[in-house]
Amino acid sequence: MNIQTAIDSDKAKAVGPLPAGHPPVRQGRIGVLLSNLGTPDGTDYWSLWRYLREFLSDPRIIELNKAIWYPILYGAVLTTRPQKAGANYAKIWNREKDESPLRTITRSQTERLAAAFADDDRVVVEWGMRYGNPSIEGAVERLTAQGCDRIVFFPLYPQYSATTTATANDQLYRGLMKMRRMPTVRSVPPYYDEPAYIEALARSIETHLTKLDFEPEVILASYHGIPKSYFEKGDPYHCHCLKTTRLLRERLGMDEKRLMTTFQSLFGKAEWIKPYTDKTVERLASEGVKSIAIVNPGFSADCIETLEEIDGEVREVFMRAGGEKFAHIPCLNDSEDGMAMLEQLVRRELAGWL
Ligand SMILES: C=CC1=C(C)c2cc3[nH]c(cc4nc(cc5[nH]c(cc1n2)c(C)c5CCC(=O)O)C(CCC(=O)O)=C4C)c(C)c3C=C
Ligand SMILES: [Fe+2]
Ligand SMILES: [Fe+2]
Repeated sequence: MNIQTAIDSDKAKAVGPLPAGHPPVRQGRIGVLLSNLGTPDGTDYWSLWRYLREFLSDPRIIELNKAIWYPILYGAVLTTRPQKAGANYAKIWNREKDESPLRTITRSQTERLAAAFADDDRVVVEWGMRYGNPSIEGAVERLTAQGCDRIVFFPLYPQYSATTTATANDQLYRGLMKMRRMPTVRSVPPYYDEPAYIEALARSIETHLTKLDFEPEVILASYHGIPKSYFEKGDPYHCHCLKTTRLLRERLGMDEKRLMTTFQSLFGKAEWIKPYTDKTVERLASEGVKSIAIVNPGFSADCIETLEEIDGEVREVFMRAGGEKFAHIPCLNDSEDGMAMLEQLVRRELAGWL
C-alpha cells in the first residue's frame, strides 16, 4: 500500500497518513524569497549576450515598441555591448567563486537570513534573480517542494520602480501561472523611508567615514537612474530616492550641499533623471572640491554599477577633473546592520503567518 505522510510541520499529526493513491501533500511552511536583479553566469561574450538579451527584452526596462526596439537590440546592442560589459565584469569578478559580486552577496544575505530563522523549521529562505540564475521560478519550486504554501517575496530594492520592483513581481507571478497549487504570496513593499533602513545606512556611512584618512567635502548619494519619460509617466522612483536622501541628511545632520542626490548608470541616448553622477563629480572638481565620498543607497548589494562604475569610472572622472581624494562607501550587503534591517522587515511581513 502506498501510504504517504504529509509535510505539515506543526500540523503533521492532524493531517496524518494519506489514503492509498492520494497525491503527496506538502503544506504548512512559509518561504521567504529574496530577489535581486540578476547577473551574467560568466564574463564571456555569450554569457553576457544571454543576460543582456533577457534583461533588455523586458518591456518594463525598454518601453519602446518591439518592432522598433528589437532591430536595435539584436543589431547594435547585442553585437557590441556583451564584449564591453564582459570586460567590465571581469574587473570585479569574484574569481574564487567564479561569479559576480551580486551573486555572492545575495547568496550570503540568504544564508544569513536563514540562520536568523534557524530555530523555526516553519520558515525556509531562498533566493532567485529576475534575470538569469538562480531563477525566481526555480526558487519557488524549491520552496513548494519543502512544503511552503505561503511565500513572502522580497524584491531587494529600497525604492520602488516599475523597472525593478514591478518586474520582479511580474516574474514571480509568471512562474506561479504554471502551478496548479499556487502558494499564497505577500510582497514586501519598498522600504526607502523605513527607520531601520535609514538607520542602517546612516551608521554605515558614519563607520566608513571614520575609517578614512580624510573628511570628504561632499558626499553623493548616487542612485541608479531611469529614463526621464518613465518618471513623467508616474514612476515614483525619483521621489523615493529624494526622500531617502532627505531622511539621511536629517539623521546625519548634513545639509543639501554636503549630501547630494545624483543618478548614475545611464543607458541609451534618451534623457534620464538628473543630476547625473559623472557630470556632478566633474563639476564639483572643476569648482575646486578636492575630496568626495559616494554612497549607493539604492543598491542592496555591491555590483558592477557600484564597484566598477562608481569606484572605477566615476573615481577616474573625479581625479582627471582635479579631485584628489575619493572614497566609495560599500552597500549594506550582508553586514550586521543590513541583515538586522532585512530581518526586521521580513518579520513584520510574517505577522499573522507565524
Ligand atoms: C534601460 C535600461 C536600464 C534601466 C531602466 C535600469 C534600471 C535599474 N537597474 C537597477 C539595478 C541594476 N542594474 C544593473 C545592471 C544593468 N542595468 C542596465 C540597464 C538598465 N537598468 C544594464 C544594461 C545593466 C548591465 C550592466 C551593463 O551592461 O552596464 C545592476 C548590476 C547587475 C550586476 O550583475 O552586477 C543592478 C543592481 C536599478 C535599481 C534600476 C532602476 C531603479
Ligand atoms: Fe540597471
Ligand atoms: Fe553601469
